[in-house]
Order: sequence, then structure tokens, then C-alpha cells
Amino acid sequence: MNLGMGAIPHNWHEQIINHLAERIVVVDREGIILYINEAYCEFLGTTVEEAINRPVQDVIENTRMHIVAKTGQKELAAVQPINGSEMVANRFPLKVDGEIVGALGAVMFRNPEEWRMYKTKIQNLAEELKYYKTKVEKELKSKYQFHDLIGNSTTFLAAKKLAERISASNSSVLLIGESGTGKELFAHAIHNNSMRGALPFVAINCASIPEHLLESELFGYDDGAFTGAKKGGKKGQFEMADNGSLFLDEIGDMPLSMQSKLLRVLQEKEVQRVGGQKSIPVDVRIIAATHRDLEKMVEEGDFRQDLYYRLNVIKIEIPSLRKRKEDIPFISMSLLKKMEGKFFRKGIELSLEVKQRLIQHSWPGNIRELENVLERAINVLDGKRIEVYHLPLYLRDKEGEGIDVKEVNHIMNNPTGKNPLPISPLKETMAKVEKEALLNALAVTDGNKQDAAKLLDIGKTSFYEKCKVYNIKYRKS
Ligand SMILES: Nc1ncnc2c1ncn2[C@@H]1O[C@H](COP(=O)(O)OP(=O)(O)OP(=O)(O)O)[C@@H](O)[C@H]1O
Repeated sequence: MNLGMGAIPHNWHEQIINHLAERIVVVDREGIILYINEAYCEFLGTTVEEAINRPVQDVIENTRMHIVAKTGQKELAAVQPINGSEMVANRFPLKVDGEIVGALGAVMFRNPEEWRMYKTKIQNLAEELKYYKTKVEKELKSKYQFHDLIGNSTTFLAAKKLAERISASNSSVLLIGESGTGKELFAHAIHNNSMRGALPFVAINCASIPEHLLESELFGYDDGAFTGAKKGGKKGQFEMADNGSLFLDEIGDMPLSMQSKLLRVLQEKEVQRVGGQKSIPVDVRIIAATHRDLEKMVEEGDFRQDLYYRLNVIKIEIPSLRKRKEDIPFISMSLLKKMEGKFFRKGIELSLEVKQRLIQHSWPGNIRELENVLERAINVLDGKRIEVYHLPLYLRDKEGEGIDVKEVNHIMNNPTGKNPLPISPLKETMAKVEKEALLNALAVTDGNKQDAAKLLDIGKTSFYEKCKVYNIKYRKS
């Protein structure tokens, strides 16, 4: 029994081929046309008789059939401009007994109508792509402003004030704080409040990108820089952030080799794409953040000192929630208000005991953890009041653990986080407030008296004198 094409009558073959595909051409090893169908000739504006036995390059514009017939390498979905239109061609080498004997080429779309339909579809896709591209570009804009940063404690307000004051400058900013303290929010707000606010804000998490991809992510790559590289190359985050701000999150996790490259870019203010020769000038403000102790990392040789100095022009320490417990009730209520909208709920409140538990907890995950706890509670809540049994187990079990009842009560009686001033002789109150202001400024600048004086807008000498009066000997943390 004949199971191959031989079973099909010979005079059917051409019809089958023509129905199957589009426009077809077959060449021999030398690239001479052995077969070409009428549809293809019609499209080319020639006839089968004229085309047969001629070199394929003389008949078909931009063809590579003669090359495929030599190399034996197939080429799929290759875009081939013919007659002013972009055609999509598949080219296959033909092998008989393991030897290349020629090549088969098929150009998709049998007639101009089909081509037009395809073109419309592609056009729609291209438009969609453009739409999403602009959308993504818009999303490069920063989302948060200073008023989104919740907190009334003096340490938090001092950090926020410092951030507001330095927004306008072009200097690098280093945000230090535990995970979930709001470093990214601060970065957004600083950018938004600067002259660059309307320009791109690009964020990159140095810890989440595999080491081998970090360089091309930051600096981009040129055409053919590596296998799998996108045709035409790709812009890196530095180029994307040009004229705007680049937020380098988890900078402490950047490998040493990349630190040197980053330093070079910061010094020279130009990038070189991976695999590229050209230097591209970039004007980018760097806002870096980390939860790590960079100074210790420098001492231990894990972070470049010169890069640390470059980044640490303005250092802002964001206090952990543990260190501003007085903010907990206020932040919890503000977060609940925001969540009410998301969950279509209204008037949710916290029971007294819940407030106590929240104040007692040490919040290693800071505001992110608090957000999760509250969101979980809303999800399991039937009524309006969040009770202890709505909290996750690890918070429910805290009963009695290291409670400083006095502190908790003080915070509970002062839910806005603002310290009420005692009723005592005015001079005494003034002195108390002044001392607290000096200490807070020192805490924010990590003991740097000159910066602390600037923050309080007083002269250095006056600052030193006041420190002496109040017997302040601040030690770096
Ligand atoms: N002061 C704040 N006011 C309101 N929400 C805050 C504040 N700080 C943080 N958040 C919220 O807490 C979550 C974590 O904030 P963010 O991502 O900025 O922290 P982070 O310090 O950058 O964390 P990580 O170091 O883990 O990246 C976010 O959902 C953010 O909206």
C-alpha cells in the first residue's frame, strides 16, 4: 500500500500546495527557481514562465532563499519587505539523503485582501502596545506625596521634615530604616516634591534581580550583547530615569562588582550599555535605601567606602514602629480608614484590648506588618469592632508579656501621637521642649551636630552652647 504523497494523483499536488500555503517558491542549491506558484508571481507582477530558471534574487526582492539553500539553516517568520509591504516568510532547506538540495520558501497570505486583514490586526495590536507603553511610562511617575506619610511622633516628623527640606536639592539621598518602615514611600515623596516631580521615577530592587542581570537592568544593553538579547537593544533604568530620580532599593545587597560600575556612572554621569561602545550622558538623582548597616559593611569590606560617601550625601533615618509606639493607634486608624474604602466597610473601630496589643507588639515588619494584621482582621470581621480574636495567633498570645502598663496607658490617652505639654512653669516647659528638639535633631542626623544645627535652623555655636546647657552628650547609634 502506498502511504506517502504517491497515493495522491500527481495532478492534485499543485492544487494542494496552493491551498495549503500562500506563496511558494522552490530553488535549487544555486538559488535557481525550480518552482514558483501563480499567486506568488501575481504578487510579484511577473508570470511563472518568466520566473522559472532565473536566479531567485533577480525575481524576488530582499530574498534569502539562495542563502538558505547554501547554509541549510531554516529561517522562520522572517520579515521580508516586498513591493513596499512587510511580508512574513518561512524558509526551509530541502534535504535528500541528508544532503542539501535546495530550499523551499513560503510567504504568508495568499492575496492582498488577506494581507490587509492581517495588517489591520497588526495595526490594532501596535496601537494597543503603544497605549500600554504610555500607561507604563505614566506609571513611572511617583505615586506618593508627603501627606501620605502617616505619623505624628517627633522622631518621625523630624525625618519627614528633613526629607521635605532636601527634596529640592539634586544631592543623593540615603534612606535607612528597617523593612516596612516606609523607605519607598519616602523616596516617592522626595521625588514628587522636587523639580523632577513631573519626570520619571524609576525604582529598582537591587536584591531581587539576579546578579548577572543587574548590569543590563541598570545600564541597558546593545543589539546582540548576549544570546536572547532583544533586537535593537534595551534601555537600562538609568536611561529610563533620565532627568528624573532613580530609587535603588536594598542598595546594601548590591554585589561588589556592580558597586564599582555604579560608582563610575555616578562619577562620570554617563552610562555605557552592555556590549555597547557609546557613552550616554544621564542626569539622574539617586535615592538609595537599605535596612542594612552600611557603615559596618564598609568596615567589613562588603560595601565600597567611596560609593557609600557618594550615596550618603543626605542621610535620613526612618524610625521603626517600635521606636514610635505613640504613633501606633493613629497609624492604625488611618490605615483602617483607607482599607474601609477597599472593603466597602464603614465605621470600623479597635477594641481597647486590641489597641493595647498593638502598642505592646514589637513590629519587626513595621507598618507593612501592621497593614497585614489590620487587613486580616477586616477580612474575618462580622461587625464593626476589631477584637483580640480577630488578630493573628502570634498577637493574641501576647497577653501579659512585658507590658509596660504606664507606657501603654499614656499612649492610649494620647491617640494622636502628639505629646501634650505639661502644665508647669513656662520656662521649664520651654527648656524641656528645647532639649527634646536638640535630641531629636541629633537622632535624625545620627549625632552629626552640624547637620542637626542646620535642621533646627540655628548656628553651629548656638547649637553647641545649648547642648552644653542641657548636658547633651549624644553618641552615634
Ligand atoms: N508612614 C507611613 N504611612 C502610611 N503607610 C506607610 C508608611 N510607611 C509605610 N507605609 C506602608 O507600609 C508598607 C511598606 O512601605 P515601604 O515599601 O515604603 O517600606 P520599605 O521600608 O521600603 O520596605 P522594604 O525595605 O521591605 O522595601 C507600604 O504598604 C506602605 O504603604
